Amino acid sequence: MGETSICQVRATVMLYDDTNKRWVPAGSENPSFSRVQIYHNAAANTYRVVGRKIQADQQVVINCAIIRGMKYNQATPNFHQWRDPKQVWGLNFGSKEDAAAFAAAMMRAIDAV
Ligand SMILES: CC[C@@H]1C=C[C@H]2CCN(C(=O)[C@@H]3CC[C@H]4C=C[C@]5(CCCN5C(=O)[C@H](Cc5ccccc5Cl)NC(C)=O)C(=O)N43)[C@@H]2C(=O)N1CC(=O)O
Repeated sequence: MGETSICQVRATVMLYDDTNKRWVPAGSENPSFSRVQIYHNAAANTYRVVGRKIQADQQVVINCAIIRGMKYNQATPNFHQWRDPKQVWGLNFGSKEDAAAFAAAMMRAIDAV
């Protein structure tokens, strides 16, 4: 029993560059959409966010565990963000609907771990 995807959206994955106080696209210089999914491992009851570039090489640009007590901030209807131990992630969603779907799945996952 592997992992099941509980949601799939389109978003540009961003990282906050604390040194220069600016957002940078994860995985490359120019922002481009990724397919972002939340995977659930039922056996271990763990969840993670995995994002792969939509075009070309399907590069993995985020692979981030969802941890108990994590705060998910819906900064704007299209831009949500959270902190992991090392960095701050931001998702610039392709649509408000995608943003709402991801937020619902993310909050379920945070409640379940
Ligand atoms: C992709 C461009 C991007 C698009 C959208 C807007 C939305 C607001 N915004 C920001 O960066 C806001 C403005 C102030 C700045 C200051 C600090 C930041 C940066 C690092 C994290 N942060 C926190 O405020 C965190 C949030 C949090 C709270 C609770 C739980 C988790 C977290 Cl992560 N607060 C803690 C206490 O961590 C931050 O998000 N900031 C984005 C933004 O301007 N742009 C445009 C651009 O940059 O050109």
